[in-house]
Formats: sequence, C-alpha cells, structure tokens
Amino acid sequence: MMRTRPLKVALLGCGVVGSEVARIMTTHADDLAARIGAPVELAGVAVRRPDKVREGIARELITTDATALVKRGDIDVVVEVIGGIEPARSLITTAFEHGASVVSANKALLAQDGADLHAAAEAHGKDLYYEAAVAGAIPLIRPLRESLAGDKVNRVLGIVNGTTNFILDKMDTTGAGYQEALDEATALGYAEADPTADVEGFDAAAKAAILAGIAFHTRVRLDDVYREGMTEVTAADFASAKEMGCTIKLLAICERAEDGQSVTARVHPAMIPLTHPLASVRGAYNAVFVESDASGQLMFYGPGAGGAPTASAVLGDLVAVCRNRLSGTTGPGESAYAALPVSGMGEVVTRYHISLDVADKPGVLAQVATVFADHDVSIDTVRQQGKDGEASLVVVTHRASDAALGGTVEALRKLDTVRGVASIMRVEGE
Ligand SMILES: NC(=O)c1ccc[n+]([C@@H]2O[C@H](COP(=O)([O-])OP(=O)(O)OC[C@H]3O[C@@H](n4cnc5c(N)ncnc54)[C@H](O)[C@@H]3O)[C@@H](O)[C@H]2O)c1
Ligand SMILES: N[C@@H](CCO)C(=O)O
Ligand code: NA
Repeated sequence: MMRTRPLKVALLGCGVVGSEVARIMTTHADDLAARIGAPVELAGVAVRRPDKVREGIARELITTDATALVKRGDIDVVVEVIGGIEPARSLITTAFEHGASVVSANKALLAQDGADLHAAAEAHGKDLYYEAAVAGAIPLIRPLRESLAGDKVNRVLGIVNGTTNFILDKMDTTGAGYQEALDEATALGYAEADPTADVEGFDAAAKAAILAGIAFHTRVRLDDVYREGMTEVTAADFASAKEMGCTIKLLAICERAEDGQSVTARVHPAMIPLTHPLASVRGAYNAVFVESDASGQLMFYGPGAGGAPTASAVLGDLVAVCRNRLSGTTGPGESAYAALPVSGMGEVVTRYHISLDVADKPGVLAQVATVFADHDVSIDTVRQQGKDGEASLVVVTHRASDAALGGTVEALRKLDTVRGVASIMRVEGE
C-alpha cells in the first residue's frame, strides 16, 4: 500500500551527477513512488553557485548552506554528490547524527574513511550505500556484497576508470594525443574535478580499495593499493603491444594470495592480449571480472562514468535505502571480519614486457640474459632490432615476483652495455 507522506531527500552537489539525479527523481517520480511504496520528494539542494540556472529544480529548494540542510531533522536520505574529502565527510556524519541515511558516489572518501563512515552509520542505525562510487552504472558493490555473500571471491580484475580508458582507447585507435583525448573526456563529464585523480590512477586505486575490501571481507584503504598512472604510456608502448598481439589498459587488480593468507590490490597500465574481453572495452566503458570458488568467472560490463549512468546507480541506492527506511530495517553494513593482511607490490606475481636500449655488439644479449637468470626471472621471448651500433631489446618474461623483477631491472641499469630502460610494463590476462 502506498504511503502518502513523502520521504524527503536532500541533494548535496548539483554538478554532472547531481543534476542528473534531480532530473530522474522528477521525471520518474511516479515509478519511484510505486517501487518504494511512498513518494520521494526533493526537499533541498545544496550548491556552491546558487545563481546558476538549474532546469527543473524549484528556486526555493536551492541553498548554499549544506550543513543546515542535513541538520534539518526531517530529511530521510542525504545524497552526497559533492566529491572530495571535506566537507563531504562532515556532512555525511552530520546527516547520520540527524537521522538520515546516506547515498554517496564518493570513492575518494570511502577509500579513505569507509570504516569510520560505516561505523557512524551503524551507530545511528542508518544506511550508507555507494553503488555509484565504483564503475558508475555497473552493479558491482551490491553483487559483491549480497549476491556473492555465500561464495569465496579470489580475484577482481578490471577497467574501473572511464576517463583513462577513453584516453588510452583514443591513443590506440586514432593516434590522438594525450591532452586532446583528456580534454574530450572532461567535456563529456567523465573526468574528476581534478583529472590528476584519473590519469595518475588515484580514482582507480580508490575503487580497487573499495572492491578489495568488500570482496575479501577485509579493510583495504587507498594507501594499501599500489598505484601507477597512465601518463607515461607512449605511442611506442602501443606499437610494442601491437607486435605482441596486445593492447594497453589501466587495470585494477585485487587478488587473494595462493595460500589464501593475504591479499593485494594494485592499479597500473598493463598489456593484455587482443583476444581478452577487456581489450575490446572501448571509450568510457568499464568492465570487471570477478573470480570466485563456486561461481567461476563473472564479467560485469557497462558505462563507468558520466552523469546519467552514475545517476542510475545513485537512484538504485536511493530506492533501496527508502525501502529499508519504510520497513524499519537497514541493509548490510561493513564486513571486515576476515581481516587479512594486505601485502605490498613485491609479493605480486605476473609477467613483464621490458624494453631496453642496448649497445649492438657481441655478448650483450648473453649479459642481459644472465642478469635475468641471476634474479630467477625466466625469459619467455626476446626480440632485437639493431641500427647503427645501437639496438632495442624487448624481453618478455614468464611469471615472476615484482620484487625479483625490480632487482633485475636495477642490475640491468648498472650494465655499461645497457644505455637505458625504455619501458617496463606488466602483461596480464593470459
Ligand atoms: N562524473 C562521473 O562520471 C562520476 C562517476 C562516478 C562517481 N562520481 C563521483 O560523484 C561525485 C560528483 O561528481 P561530479 O562529476 O558530479 O562532480 P562535479 O564537479 O560536476 O559536481 C560536484 C558539485 O558539487 C558542488 N559543490 C562543491 N562543494 C560544495 C558544497 N560545499 N556544497 C554544495 N555543493 C558543493 C560543485 O559546485 C559541483 O557543482 C564525486 O564524488 C565523483 O567522484 C562521478
Ligand atoms: N572520473 C571517473 C568517474 C567515474 O567514477 C572515471 O573516469 O571513471
Ligand atoms: Na557501480
């Protein structure tokens, strides 16, 4: 039966995502009410620039005082789409203190302070939902938290940043320059307010921390995630990748160690074979593989960024939280009981593609091969191209630990015949 008294929603932030949330709340109001069992009403919208024209939002709902809005006491759900750490964190905790549940899209905040925010939600008997924080529209948090709650997840691997996938895809397929592709991603609403978060891998690392935490029932924070951005990927790297039948993607990889006693989480550019499903993920799309004991391999694919797709995930959470509210319950909170240690990058085992500039003279190849052997890194293939006494040597290894590879590269740099290490890239997905 439909309740006539509406549930009141406070929207914090009305940018790319917030404006789409407001639009869908208005255009789909009747369906949302029917699905929830009560109407949902936009009770206030906190913005930074009140004079901006905001189509479809009544002037009297706009305020620049977000704190007063969350303190009103009659708000059922606060939707936080401001982003960043402060004031978002204080606003969310104040919302719980004043009786509201919270829906957020803020991966940076959740990766840093997720544990405290979950504790605050629990202390006040409220919900904290954040499906939009990871991979935009793609349902991922809820499947991991609920659908896979009876299984054992061993690995989560995927493309979780739309901006960088858009840039890498453009560089690969059209030969576009980095800046040109970034400007286009920003204009399309994919990039963060400061795109450094995207291109340096912080955004993907925050998402990896959130995914690893939920998948392994262990607290994983942004600082636990190894991170390399994609700003140093060059046209030459794409050419090398092509020769190997690969392309380059910025990947987030969360793994349980083989002995099950620890986990790792990392973000870095990697070569993947063109035959791998991730190779055909184009534009701002995201795709994530989840491997579990009983389920085997699952793949989640869809739009990972942009106003409307992200608002879809926010609205899904809003419906869930409103339903909980009406039935007097809350959804699942943080699950960190496994408390597994998070190992550093040195423990990670994978394959590597190393490109060296060397002197083109007898014995160089043997010298280089010896360094690999001394560090217990087994070579899979070697390709050499020489010109005027200089040569480029491309070595692809079998699986080795990152620590062993690091030692190998350090020793290679010390060889007189090695003029430079042009690039080192991990090879995944084989
Ligand atoms: N854009 C996407 O594709 C996307 C996807 C998933 C998640 N997110 C996340 O959603 C959140 C919002 O992202 P966005 O792309 O809409 O950013 P945005 O910069 O377009 O919007 C944020 C809005 O918040 C406003 N704001 C800043 N401080 C404020 C304050 N104190 N009070 C009220 N308003 C304030 C800004 O003026 C801006 O309009 C971020 O956490 C982001 O990481 C974005
Ligand atoms: N800036 C992010 C938004 C989605 O989280 C991206 O490009 O993926
Ligand atoms: Na999502």
